[in-house]
Amino acid sequence: MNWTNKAWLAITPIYTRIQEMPFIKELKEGTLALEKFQFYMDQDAHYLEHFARALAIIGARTKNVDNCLAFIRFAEGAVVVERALHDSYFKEFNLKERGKLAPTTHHYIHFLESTASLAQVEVAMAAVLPCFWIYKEIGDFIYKNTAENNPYKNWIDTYAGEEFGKSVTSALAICNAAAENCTPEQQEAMTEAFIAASNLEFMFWDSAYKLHQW
Ligand SMILES: Cc1ncc(CN)c(N)n1
Repeated sequence: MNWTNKAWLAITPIYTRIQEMPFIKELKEGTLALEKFQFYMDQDAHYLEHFARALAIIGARTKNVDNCLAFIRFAEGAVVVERALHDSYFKEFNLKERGKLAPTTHHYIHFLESTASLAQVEVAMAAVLPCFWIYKEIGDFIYKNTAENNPYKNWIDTYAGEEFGKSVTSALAICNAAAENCTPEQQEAMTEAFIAASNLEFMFWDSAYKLHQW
């Protein structure tokens, strides 16, 4: 079994909780309160900026030039494509400026940036993988189970789309190849980082649902 299959098995209980959590359930049904979606969008705009920085750091640190290019492209995608989506949502849902960083966003972005800067680069790659993979899985899950007139359809389409799917496939292949060159202990450290980021994905949606501030 390759590393990503083992890592997914390790987070299956977290992923199941994500599928069942109120934010995702109501997003899928189109009944999520606007205030909660606005909170999420605002925090996600902060998140994406720092996620892109973490990806760029990993790109700079990886020895393999193909991986360097892939991570620089992931970083560009995070800034350009996802910000464009958020710019349109900011207008559509009447959000003007970014608000303050909420605690979970603060925790998550610092976890990603410190791991990208200081951990073994393969561990850093594992830490950003849930940001790709869980979003793809949840995007597909919601897409298959939602109504045409869901007001959050654009968001859903982005993460269930083919373009995003290609980056996910590429990130998975890079992580598997990286894991093959690691010792079992190093693979374990990759899995721990993957689990931590998966828990933070859960917390990110949960904190938006609870409008959690300092
Ligand atoms: C918190 C979070 N994690 C992941 C993604 C998808 N890149 C996102 N937009 N926001």
